[in-house]
This record gives sequence, C-alpha cells and structure tokens, in this order.
Amino acid sequence: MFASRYLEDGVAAGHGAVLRVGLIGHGAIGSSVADALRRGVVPGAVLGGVLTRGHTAATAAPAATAAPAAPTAPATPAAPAAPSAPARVRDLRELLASADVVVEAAGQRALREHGPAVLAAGRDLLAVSVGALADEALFRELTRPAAARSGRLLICPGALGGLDAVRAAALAGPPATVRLTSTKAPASLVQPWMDGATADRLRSLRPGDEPVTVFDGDAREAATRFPRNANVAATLALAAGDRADVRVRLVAAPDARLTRHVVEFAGPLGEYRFELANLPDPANPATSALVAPAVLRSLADLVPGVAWLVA
Ligand SMILES: NC(=O)C1=CN([C@@H]2O[C@H](COP(=O)(O)OP(=O)(O)OC[C@H]3O[C@@H](n4cnc5c(N)ncnc54)[C@H](O)[C@@H]3O)[C@@H](O)[C@H]2O)C=CC1
Ligand SMILES: O=C([O-])CC(=O)C(=O)O
Repeated sequence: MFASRYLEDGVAAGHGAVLRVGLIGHGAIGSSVADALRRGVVPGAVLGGVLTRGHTAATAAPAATAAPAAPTAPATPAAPAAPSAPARVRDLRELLASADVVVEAAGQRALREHGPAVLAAGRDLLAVSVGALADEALFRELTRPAAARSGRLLICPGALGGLDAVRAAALAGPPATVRLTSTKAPASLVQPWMDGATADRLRSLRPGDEPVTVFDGDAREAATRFPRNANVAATLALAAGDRADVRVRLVAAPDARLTRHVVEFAGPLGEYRFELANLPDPANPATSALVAPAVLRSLADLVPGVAWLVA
C-alpha cells in the first residue's frame, strides 16, 4: 500500500492519461522540474516545452548570489542522469501548443507578462511567483470568472506547508492572527532598492553576528519589496482567505544554515504553528530546494485519471 507512487513507478508503469507540462523559466526551479519530468517522476505527466530567456541562476556561478555559509541540498545520488538540454520553444504561442498546463517559474514579472495569455488560451496556469498577485489589478485579471475561458489560476505552495489546514480553518471563519516569519541567509535578502549602507551591512554579516530584521509589515508589501524571497507571504495570505492583515517579518540570520518559514495561525477552530526549515536550492540559494518538488506535487494532482491522492 505504501510503495512509492513516484520514483519507482514512473510514466512507464502504464499511466494511460498524459498531462503535457509547459515551463516558463529554466532556472533553479524550472530546470529541476524539467529534469524530473523527463525522468518520469510524476506518472502521467510529460515535459511539453520550456520557454526561457537569458542567463539563468542554474547556469551561472552559484557564488554570485550564494551566502558564504549556506549549505545546499545534495544532488539525488540515485537519480539517473537527466538530459540537460531543455525542450526549448521560441515563444509563448509554441509553449501553449505543447502544453495542457503551464508552470510559471520565472519571476513575478514573467507571471505578469504571460499569465493573462496562458489563461486566455484555456490552459491552467500553476503560479510559483505568487507575490505578483499582490498587484490587485493583476489578481483581478487572472481570477476573472472562468466562464469566458477554461484556464484556472493554480497557486503552488512552493516553500511553504500546512496550507491545507490554513485553508480549511479559514473556511470556518476569519482568523484572528496570521503571521509569517521567514529567516534566510543575509545575501539572499539584499535588494536593488536598498541603500548602499543597508546592503553592505547585510553582506558583511558573519556567523556569530546577531540576526537583523530587514522587514516587518504586511504580506502585500513583503511580496512586492522582496520578489525573490516573500512569494510565500502572498501565498499564505491567499490561503487564509485573501487576507490583507497577514503580518510578515523577514530576518537575515548570518548563522542560518536553512531557510526557515514559521507560520502562526489562530482562527475559530484552533491555533496552528508550522515551521519549515528548508535546504536552499544548490542552483539558487534564495530559493528553497522544496519548491521544485512542490511544483511536481501540484502537477501530480492534475494528471487526469489519477486513482487516489491526498486532497
Ligand atoms: N512560491 C515560492 O515558494 C517561491 C517562489 N519563487 C519564485 O520563483 C521564481 C524563480 O525562482 P528560481 O528558479 O530560483 O529563479 P532563477 O533565477 O534560478 O530562474 C529564473 C528563470 O526564469 C527565466 N526567466 C525570467 N524571466 C523570464 C520570462 N519573462 N520568460 C521566460 N523565462 C524567464 C530566467 O532566464 C531563468 O531561467 C523566483 O523569481 C520567485 O519569484 C522562488 C522561490 C520560492
Ligand atoms: O524559497 C523560499 O524559501 C521562499 C522564497 O524564496 C519566496 O517565497 O520567494
């Protein structure tokens, strides 16, 4: 009963229905997802095409963005060698022709740029750069009633967990408290808009130094000001019922070996606290290694004809 549904079974195990997956982005998340799909990690799902552009963190020298002491997830030793060349497509039109569902793993700007056209073409869109939805106008555009089109906006939990309980509890009534505290290696939190002194201070933090709070505010502002760090804040706010009052604290911790997300939720049915301590992705330490498997899990739920799943 409890045999692996994924790595051992694979597409070759006779899954009839096929879900063709189109990827926007081939960086840390996109390249992991592409390789896993090629290996048949999600039975019934295949890689349709990959839309990317420019230089990616996955192909750049990791030292450019890495925090000095951050450990990274080990490569999966048992995995068969995966083809590295993506099934590149030239434009969104080609991607849509190759895909039943499109995964955005390319950044908030890419979700804004491509999201409307993906949905208008009747494809489901699995969003990873969820913080883009802090823009009310984009959120409204991507969540218009589905009558005019068949594509749905699906939000990937990404580096977070426990959102099933948050969503369930929020259905019982508005929560009194929703809080997220994220702790990361300092270099990952440096932003282009920071003044030189603040950026230098973060970069110069060394193990043994005190953690520094770099942001304390609401989820919308966190997701907008830290577009590569606080997508999870927007995700939590949506899971809690599209709340505007989710409090977010981002902490730069020089000793942070893992990226931590602590969710605190108090609602009419009880109080929950989830703490995730994620290894950073080897290709991009700002991204938790859990995100690519989270995309694969979301895709697994979309494969037509799946006999069972933990819903
Ligand atoms: N929800 C969550 O838990 C998380 C969300 N994210 C989001 O995922 C995004 C991707 O993360 P990583 O893979 O680590 O970043 P990355 O920097 O390693 O890769 C980004 C990729 O997207 C490509 N790209 C950028 N703009 C594009 C466009 N308009 N069209 C096509 N390709 C485009 C780049 O060339 C690159 O291949 C982040 O920017 C962030 O917004 C990241 C971590 C966690
Ligand atoms: O990967 C993570 O731990 C979270 C993250 O960067 C984001 O939400 O943008």
